[in-house]
Amino acid sequence: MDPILLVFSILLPILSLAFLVLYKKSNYASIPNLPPGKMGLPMIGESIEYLLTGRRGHPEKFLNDRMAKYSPQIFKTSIFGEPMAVICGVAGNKFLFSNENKLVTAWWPDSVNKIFPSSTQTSSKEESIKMRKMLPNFLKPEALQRYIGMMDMIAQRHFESSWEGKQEITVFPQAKRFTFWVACKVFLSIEDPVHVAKFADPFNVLAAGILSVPINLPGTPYRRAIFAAETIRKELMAIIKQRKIDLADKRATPNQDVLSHMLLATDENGQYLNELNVADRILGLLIGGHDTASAAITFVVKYLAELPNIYNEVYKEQIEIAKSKKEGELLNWEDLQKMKYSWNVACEVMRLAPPLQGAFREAIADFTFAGFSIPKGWKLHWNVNSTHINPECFPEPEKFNPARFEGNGPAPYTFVPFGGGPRMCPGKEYARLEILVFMHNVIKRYKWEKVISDEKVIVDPLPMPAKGLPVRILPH
Ligand code: HEM
Repeated sequence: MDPILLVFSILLPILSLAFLVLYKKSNYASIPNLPPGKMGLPMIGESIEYLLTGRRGHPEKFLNDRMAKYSPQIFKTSIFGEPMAVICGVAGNKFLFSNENKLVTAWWPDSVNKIFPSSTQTSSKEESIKMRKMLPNFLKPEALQRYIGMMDMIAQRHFESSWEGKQEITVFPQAKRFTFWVACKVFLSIEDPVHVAKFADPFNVLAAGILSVPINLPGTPYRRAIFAAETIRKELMAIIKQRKIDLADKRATPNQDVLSHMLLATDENGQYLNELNVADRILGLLIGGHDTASAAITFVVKYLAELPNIYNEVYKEQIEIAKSKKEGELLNWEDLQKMKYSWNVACEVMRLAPPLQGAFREAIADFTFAGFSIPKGWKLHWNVNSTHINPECFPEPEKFNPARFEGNGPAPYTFVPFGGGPRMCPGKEYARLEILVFMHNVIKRYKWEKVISDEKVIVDPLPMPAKGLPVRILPH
C-alpha cells in the first residue's frame, strides 16, 4: 500500500475517535451531579488501567480502588471510548437487572456490534428481538434434557481420544475442544472430530478479535475476526439450507438438535424465523458458550488439584452415580439432579474465578442512582467482583467454601456469574449440564496434580492460567 495512504488510513480512525470523545466530553462536562470518578485521558480514558489490572490477574483491583476512593455504589470512568458509570453492589445489580428496557438496554463495545450486526441492522430488528425472546425456549431445562446422553457420549470420546495414555495434558485447550465438540453436536448435529476441528479454527480467530481495538486494517485481530465471522456465517447458512431440505424429506428430525428446533419454531403469528437470524443466533450461542464454559471447567480442575478434601467429596458423589449405571448406560437428567455437591463446587469456582467479569448496558433515559445523575446515552457496567468478593455478601470471601450454596444459597443479586433479570445468560442451564458431565467423566477416571505449582492467572478478558494449566494425570 502507498505509505501516505497507509499513514492516513491509520490516523483517520484515531483522529475521528479523538474528535468524537472530545465532543462527547465537552457535552457531558456541563451536566450537574454526575457520579464521582475520573474520565482519564482523552480517547483512551481509563481503558489501559482496566485492561492491565486484568492482565496482571487482579481485575477486582480496578473496581475496589475506585469503590474505596469514590463511592461503594457507583463511580464514573471512561472505557472503550465511552463515558461509563460502574454500578456496584447488591443494590446496583438489582437496579440494573430490574430496569432492562425501562431505563437501560444491552450494549456491547463497537467491536462486538460490527462483528454481530444482525441485532442492530438486519432487515429485521424486530425479528432479532423476537428471537431473543424465543431463545430461552431452545435452552430451557425441558428442552436440554434430551441432550444429556449426547454430552456424556462426547465426553467419553473426548477422554478416549485426548487424555487416555497421556501422562501430562494442558487443561484449557482440552476443555475448549470438549465444549466445542458438545456445542457442534447439540446445536448442529456435527460430530465428526475432523469437521469439528476444522470448524473450530475460525472460532478461535473470532474469539481473539472480538474485544480487540476496533481498527479494521489488514492484519489486525479485529479485521481477522470480521472475516472469521463471515466464514462461519456462510458455513452456517449452507448447513441451514441443507437442513431445511432434510427436514422436508424427513431425513432430519425436529428434535435432533437446537437448529432443527429453531427452524421449526413459529412466533405468535405462526411465522418461521428468518434464516440469517437463525445463523447469527447459532453463531452467538457457539461464541457465548465456547470460552466461558471452558474457563469454568479449567478452574474446576485447578481448584480440585489444589484442594484434596474437596476433590474427595466430589469423587464420592460422582462414583456413587457411576456405580448406579449399567455397563454402557449414559448419564441422564436424574443423574445430574444428584450432582448437588459437585454443582456447589462449580458455583464456588465461578464465584472466585468468574468466566465473565460482568456486562454492559446503555441508559435509554436520564435517571438517578444512589443520588447521582446518569444521562441518557451513557454506558453502564455491572461487575461480578463488587459482590462476589465482598465480605458483606460472602463472609471470608477468599475462602473456598461450597457450603455457601447449600439450602437457599447466597442472597439474591450477590452471586451473579450469569447476570440476572431478563438478560440473564440464556446458556446457564446448558453450561451447568456440560460442566457436570465433564466433572463426572474426569473425576471417575483420574486424579491430577498441577505441573506449575504457582502458575499465574491472567484475565484477558476471560480468566486463564497463564500456561493453560498443565497437569500430570494419574488414572485410578
Ligand atoms: C459458565 C459459563 C457461562 C457464563 C459464566 C456465562 C455468563 C454470561 C453473562 C454474564 C452474560 C451477560 C449477561 C448480561 O448481559 O447481563 C451472558 C450472556 C450470554 N450468554 Fe452466557 N455464560 C456462560 C455460558 C454460556 C453458554 C454455554 C451459552 C450458549 C449455549 C451462552 C450464551 C450466551 C448468550 C447468547 C448471551 C447473550 C444474551 C443476550 O445478549 O441477551 N452462555 N453469559
